[in-house]
Amino acid sequence: MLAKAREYRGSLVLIALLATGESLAMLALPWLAGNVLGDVVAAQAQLANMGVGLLIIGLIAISALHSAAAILSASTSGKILADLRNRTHAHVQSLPIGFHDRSRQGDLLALMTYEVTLLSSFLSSTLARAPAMLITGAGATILLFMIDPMLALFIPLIIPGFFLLMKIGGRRIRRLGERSRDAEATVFMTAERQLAILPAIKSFAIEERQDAVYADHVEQARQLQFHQARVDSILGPAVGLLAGLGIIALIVFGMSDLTTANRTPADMFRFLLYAALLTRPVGALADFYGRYQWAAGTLARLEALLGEKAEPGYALAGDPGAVRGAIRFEDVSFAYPGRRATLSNIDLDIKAGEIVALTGENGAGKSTLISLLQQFYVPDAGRILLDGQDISTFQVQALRRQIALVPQRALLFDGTVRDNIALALDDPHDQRIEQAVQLAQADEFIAELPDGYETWIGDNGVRLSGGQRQRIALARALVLNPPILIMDEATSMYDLEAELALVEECQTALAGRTVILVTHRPASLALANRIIRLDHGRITTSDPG
Ligand SMILES: Nc1ncnc2c1ncn2[C@@H]1O[C@H](COP(=O)(O)OP(=O)(O)OP(=O)(O)O)[C@@H](O)[C@H]1O
Repeated sequence: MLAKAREYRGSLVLIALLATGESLAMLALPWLAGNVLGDVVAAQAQLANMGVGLLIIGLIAISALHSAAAILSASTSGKILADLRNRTHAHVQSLPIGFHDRSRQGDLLALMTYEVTLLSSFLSSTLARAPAMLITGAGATILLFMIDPMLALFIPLIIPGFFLLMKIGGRRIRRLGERSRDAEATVFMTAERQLAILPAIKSFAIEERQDAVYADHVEQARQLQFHQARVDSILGPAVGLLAGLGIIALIVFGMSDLTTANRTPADMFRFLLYAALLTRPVGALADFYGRYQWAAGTLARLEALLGEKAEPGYALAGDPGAVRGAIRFEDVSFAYPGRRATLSNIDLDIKAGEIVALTGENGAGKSTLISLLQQFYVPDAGRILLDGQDISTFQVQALRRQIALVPQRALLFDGTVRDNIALALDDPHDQRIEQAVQLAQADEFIAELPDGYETWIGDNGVRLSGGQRQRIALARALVLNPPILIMDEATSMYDLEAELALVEECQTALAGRTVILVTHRPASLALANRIIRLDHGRITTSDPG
């Protein structure tokens, strides 16, 4: 954990120093108070006044150091949080699609947002203040010894009791914490999933059943949280009780010893104050242990996530440069993990500037073939070449920038029409947007929207029709004018006339570009120079169009 915090060690050390200063000032107070009492008893008014002055200075120092440490720890925890959020976000984006296929979105979101918040506050406040607590505890113990050395016999008797309690309680807290966190992630995910398919839930009139499913998860989370709170509520006070009993025993034992040893009232007073001061670190220990268990769990999950390998292609230097767009699959086979082969021994040659239609039954492997070309997945055997060069040697983003994909499901977000189309552009007012919109035949409907290009389209573009969504996705892909254009059933919602018009316009606009149309539509098939048919992951025919 300390290794993770290394970048912030300057601030963390400063927090620890400020807190240590506060602890030292706190340790000085009982001693000073004892002096004042001794002076008062001895009727030394002048010395007593000086002692009171020192006490006031001590109190002011404690407040000032405490405020400084608190401000610095808030600012450090903010920085650690921002850093952890950015780092996990960037890493999650760099992980292969295969990782996202198998992970739970709710878990990732909980880790990236809520859990890192608790972790950063643990590092900057709890962990950074731990040395000060240790100093308070050790200092108070040493000073108690100095007042009465006989106590050396007493203290070792109570410490093992604490550790036993911590060990038993801590393990339970950690296990419960993990289960409770999982349950929270499930509640979050269920709500998200149900909202995403709400129209389906309503149309099948199954709201009650969905409510029951949600309520089940909520109940599980509630029970676990209560369980956790119960353990916390018992463990904290139990430690406090043990500490209190120990200190009462200490006082009884110590006082009788002090009386027999005939110590001064000032010593007795100091003794009481140090015994009281000792409760602080002991109480903090229980809190620290619980938080530590929790933070260690989060850190393990964070470590596992950051340990996932980013796509290897990010680290490569190969740049395809100005691509002509010749694509070649050489004996390519691929299976998704735990599935039978999706593509087997694919040999395919697409010339630069050629328009090919890829067709075949549902599940034949068409989208998978496209995903391999984009390096979303890596073939199990064989290789894929772009202009004669193996694509696995290219920097993966440089490769993907050569290919514009209009996916089967338009991935739109809640923003304006313009922002959605300009996804790949730096400037949302780029002139290329209008050209692409015309080509995708989206200009007419955009003009009719209440705010034209500035109309908000809702999550996934819910405020648009299916065909309108496809047109926006197509415009988004055409904006960059890439050498390779892939349309995966991208015109399935166009009416026949619109598709014919698109095809005609595209023939002019797409001239010189390699185009792969994944389609069943006759009009699109007619557009192609060649039709490639996939059947159960194998190419069966490759006919001229
Ligand atoms: N991420 C994935 N993980 C596991 N299996 C997958 C995944 N994506 C697709 N498949 C499986 O791979 C096979 C091919 O799917 P693919 O999407 O390539 O078919 P397709 O030809 O594009 O079908 P459609 O015409 O229905 O779009 C299917 O059997 C599918 O169940």
